[in-house]
Amino acid sequence: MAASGSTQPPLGGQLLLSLDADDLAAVSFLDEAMIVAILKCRYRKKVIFTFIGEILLSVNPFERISHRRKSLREAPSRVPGYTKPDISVTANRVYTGLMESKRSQCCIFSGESGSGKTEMSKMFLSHLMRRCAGEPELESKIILFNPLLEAFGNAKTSLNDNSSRFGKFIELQFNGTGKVIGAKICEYLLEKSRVTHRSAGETNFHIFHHMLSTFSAEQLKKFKLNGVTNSGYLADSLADPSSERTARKLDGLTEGLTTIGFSLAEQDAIFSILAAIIHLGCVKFDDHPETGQPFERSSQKSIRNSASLLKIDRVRLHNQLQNLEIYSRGEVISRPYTRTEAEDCRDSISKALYNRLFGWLIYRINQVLAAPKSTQATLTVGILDIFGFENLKTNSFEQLCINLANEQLHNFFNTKIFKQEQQEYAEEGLDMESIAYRDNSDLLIKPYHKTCFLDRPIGILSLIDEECHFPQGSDSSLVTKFTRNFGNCRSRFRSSFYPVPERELPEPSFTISHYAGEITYSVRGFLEKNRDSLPDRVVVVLQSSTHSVVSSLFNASLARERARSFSTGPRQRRSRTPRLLPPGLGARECAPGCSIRSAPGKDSPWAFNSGYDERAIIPSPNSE
Ligand SMILES: Nc1ncnc2c1ncn2[C@@H]1O[C@H](COP(=O)(O)OP(=O)(O)OP(=O)(O)O)[C@@H](O)[C@H]1O
Repeated sequence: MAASGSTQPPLGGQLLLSLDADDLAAVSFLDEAMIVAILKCRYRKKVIFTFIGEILLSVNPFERISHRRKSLREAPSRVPGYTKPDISVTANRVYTGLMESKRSQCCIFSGESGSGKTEMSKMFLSHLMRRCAGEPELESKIILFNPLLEAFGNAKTSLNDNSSRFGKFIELQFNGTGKVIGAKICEYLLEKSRVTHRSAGETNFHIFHHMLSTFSAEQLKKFKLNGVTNSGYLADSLADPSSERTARKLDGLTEGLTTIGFSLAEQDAIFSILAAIIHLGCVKFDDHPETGQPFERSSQKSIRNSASLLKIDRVRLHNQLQNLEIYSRGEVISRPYTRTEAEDCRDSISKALYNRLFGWLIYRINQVLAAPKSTQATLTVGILDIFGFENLKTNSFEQLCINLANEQLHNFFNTKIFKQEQQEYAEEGLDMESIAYRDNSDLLIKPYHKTCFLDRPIGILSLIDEECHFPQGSDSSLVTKFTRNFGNCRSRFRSSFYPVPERELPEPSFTISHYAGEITYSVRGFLEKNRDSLPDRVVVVLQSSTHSVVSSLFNASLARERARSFSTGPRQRRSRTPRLLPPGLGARECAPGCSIRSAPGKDSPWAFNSGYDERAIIPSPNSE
């Protein structure tokens, strides 16, 4: 939050008064130090909520606090109509706003990773559900889908034991009388690369641990998981003491699936796909593919189990993991993979399976939560909870995507809170001190200016895309290109958000000056992560599965239909800058290169690229 006005501290009496302020907007002197002092003072009294006008600021207490008792009952307000800050108050305001203005509302949860966004969004949802009368059955389903999404979309990171590895937008649908009649979920940028790789001290998605630590002997046998140990994709993950704790918390997940409406056959399909991924992770390759036997001996069993769980032909899966097959002039040309290529192919299959399974789960949840056809939703309340800003020991492609999405949200806040307010004041002729704040528009999309970080053809994401198409493109050539365009003072694309390091860093990397601080990204693997192609022949093999759920995950027209069902609001004009955030949240300024769903055969770790199936490569003025 930017400071404004005088830099002189206020009088002591005023300061004391301000330190207990329920609403920071009412404090006459406010700077960063003052905000921290107020929040600290309140936190010591176990008061975690503070208003800033319409915004509710919450400090993570890392312990259960009865918010209502502390903030409402123990300290009832003597001023009529005045309410102490609380998440229930915000939920109430949203609902009242919805009913009085008859206009749809939206609530955004924003903050660093681990700051408590997901917990708050769950509280907000349950307060809102309590406030509006709806079908009790629908309500319990809406409350139940959260643990399910957390099981599949959350994992332990170095910042948070239960970190959301995807963004979610929940849209509650209301009829004209204010009754909730349905809900819809959109997911953004699932971090599917976590299935196969993650940093030290982090774990795979909770669901894998849940299966291995809570399944009965019978279930383990059914999914061929007997004897699966700490190896492959779960290496280190299972040994983590928090894994079992989290897995146990998911007790009752299977019952949850049933209550939400997944048939037993569908539940079997879900666990079969997950078990197949675990087995794929155990497939190891030799260094000598030319011998015709690139697999380690023990891998044969893992391939057999995987093929059987996915209901595909074992020999065909074996071949796909071993050889690259390309169609050229009506012929199939085949050559053995090198070890690295074979590992990449195995990992692409696993990531594609997990990503599409996650998309399918949300599609099915949406079917269950959809408003009945006979009713008409006239109003909606949107709840946006995306992964928070991340600065890890090593920041990679995933962190770049997460942080750019957060820049987007920050830009929305800036526009809403500062720009529009100041504009309104100016239009009404009101005299006010202009508020200094750091505008990050240059980092995103700035209409009519070609000097934006995320623009096309010269923008951070478009240059990554472009480099992926050059046969000689490498991680280091990517950094060279970034520096030539954004770090060179003679370049018209020079950006203040791209500080050039004074000395060369040990590995190819670049730094971005984000609103939350400077972050250095290691580019190792950037191009591969962005490409993340799934060989066409692999798709054909997976489509041939006799398991209807598996084959449908790779069916192009079904996937398109599902992708359409995720879109919120009316279909938008296809643009070269697909949406990163839901409509209404700065759709115009959204980041290029991102879209909501990945398209068939175009899997990328963050569903990047997916909007660009039909794109032509735009030659950059500076390209080789
Ligand atoms: N209101 C709260 N009361 C008690 N504990 C909380 C509260 N909010 C958060 N926590 C604790 O902090 C942890 C992190 O919170 P949460 O997962 O909501 O953070 P987040 O901002 O959504 O993080 P990420 O961006 O990584 O998903 C929770 O697992 C919980 O232990």
